[in-house]
Amino acid sequence: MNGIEQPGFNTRLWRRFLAMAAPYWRSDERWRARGMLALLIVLLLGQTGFNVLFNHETGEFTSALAARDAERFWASIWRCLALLSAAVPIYGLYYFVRDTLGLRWRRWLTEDFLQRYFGRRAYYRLNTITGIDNPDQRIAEDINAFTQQSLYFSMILLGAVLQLSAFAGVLWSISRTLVYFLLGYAVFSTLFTAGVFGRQLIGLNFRQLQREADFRFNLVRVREHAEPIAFHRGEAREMSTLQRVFAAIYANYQQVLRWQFKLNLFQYAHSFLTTVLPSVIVAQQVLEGELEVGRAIQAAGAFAAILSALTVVVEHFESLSRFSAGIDRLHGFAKALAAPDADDAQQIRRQDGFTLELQQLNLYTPGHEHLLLRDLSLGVAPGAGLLIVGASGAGKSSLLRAIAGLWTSGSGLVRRPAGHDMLFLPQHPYLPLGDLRSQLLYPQLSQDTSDAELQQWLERVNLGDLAQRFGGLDAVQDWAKLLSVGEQQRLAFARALLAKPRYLLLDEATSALDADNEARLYAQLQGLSITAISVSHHAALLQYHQQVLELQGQGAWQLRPAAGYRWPSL
Ligand SMILES: Nc1ncnc2c1ncn2[C@@H]1O[C@H](COP(=O)(O)OP(=O)(O)OP(=O)(O)O)[C@@H](O)[C@H]1O
Repeated sequence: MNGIEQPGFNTRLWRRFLAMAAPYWRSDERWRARGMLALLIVLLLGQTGFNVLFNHETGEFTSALAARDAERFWASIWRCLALLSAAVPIYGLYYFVRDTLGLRWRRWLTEDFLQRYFGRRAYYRLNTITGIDNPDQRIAEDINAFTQQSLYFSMILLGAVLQLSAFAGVLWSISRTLVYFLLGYAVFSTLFTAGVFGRQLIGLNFRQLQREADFRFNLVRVREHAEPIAFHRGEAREMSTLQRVFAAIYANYQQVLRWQFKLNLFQYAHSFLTTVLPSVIVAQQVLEGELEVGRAIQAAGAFAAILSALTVVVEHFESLSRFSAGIDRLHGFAKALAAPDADDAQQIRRQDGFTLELQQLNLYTPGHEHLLLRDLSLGVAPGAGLLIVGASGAGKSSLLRAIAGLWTSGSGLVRRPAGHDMLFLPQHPYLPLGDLRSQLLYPQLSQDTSDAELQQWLERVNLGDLAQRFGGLDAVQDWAKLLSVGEQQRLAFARALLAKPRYLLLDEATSALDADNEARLYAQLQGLSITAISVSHHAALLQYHQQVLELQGQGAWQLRPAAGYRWPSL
């Protein structure tokens, strides 16, 4: 359950709902939102008013028929038609306003969540550290369901209250016995439903959402890693994983169905009584001539309206339980996004500076489980490139993560050039969706670089024919699938050259290249006065750096001049 308590219907759920819902109604859009809500309430009042009038007319023309009074009958039918023509636009407009407001709320909340997701690099933290499941589903679907259903249920509840007040008077004037009976019946059925079905269905729906998301996540992984899976002939293994995940969906949904079945039995028995009971209770009065038949019909209509208002929770219980499960998921996500920063005493400090400098750096893995580097101090002056070497798992990439500010567990100081003066090139380049131009300019959204210049940068990394091969700089392709790993590394390198940072951190960024291409790229760095800080297993790169940092495991390290350095036999 990812540390989230078993959900249920209670005040905690109500508080969570308010915490998720309130910010929109206090936001910049509040006046428009409140205005639309007010309009929605007015339309709902209109609907209820029309319901009462229709109910009255139904009683009226039934009584006219019973009395064989043609004039009274037709007068009532004309009134019905007039009512209808006024009511139709109100009903139509009600749904339009409700759903438009829902859409605007979704836009606002999605924007709000995206801000928090990208702010303080939460998307990275959640992915690598806390491991909250499927944030994508929470942003794409849970927010949508939350905004729509919040309005849907609020309006249903409000409608129930209005309906109750509107019809209570009608019924009271016809039969008090019916009113007393109704109240007892509604209280009993609501308590019974919440008590018996509540906990079960909310918990089951919570798990259902989670399992559906896991299933989709596993399918996406297969798509993303199709090639390695195909090389491994891993179909049977993948299929069995997916079957296992789907079996969990199936088993959980079976339980949902069992509980829904029991709930439905209760709901049908409950609503069936609605059709019979009012007639039974007022029958005697009609038979004795105290009450017109039409009034009895009107009483039955009012009875049904009040009962559905009073038992609104019973009627919508299934969808309410799904809604509650969604609130819990969204709340858990919001909480993870807002996770407080770790204690400063256990954090590496960061300062902006002209050169790169590390002072007494102690670096741990994110949860402080392992010490990776102990008391590391060094400086990298412009032009004095640093090569980081060491056995696999010694902490080379982790050191780059600490310099980039992604990992902060530990102590000491990282002083580094700010912003675009320092860039990072990973081993597996990120090639975003888009055209070739945007691969070169990423992460800039737009930049005034001419096509001719972009072409020159491609030539510098030996990709001169790339644009022509794939339809020009504007060609939109799935570049990560189309290009070889070495081509991807060169394309990412061209991007870094174009950005001309003063320092470039390369984490095995040329690992897939032949010696000639690698040498060609590193020579470009020197030509542009870009200082390289590289992690590599290639001894040939020594000549492009002035110093070597050797990580020896268990936090130990040594700093040596590159000239005369003997490559360790790892
Ligand atoms: N998110 C994480 N949480 C906990 N430990 C991690 C995490 N990421 C990496 N580690 C551990 O930190 C250690 C150092 O990893 P790192 O990737 O820095 O090694 P490396 O020297 O770059 O290895 P290689 O040469 O194989 O790329 C490894 O033991 C790894 O298992």
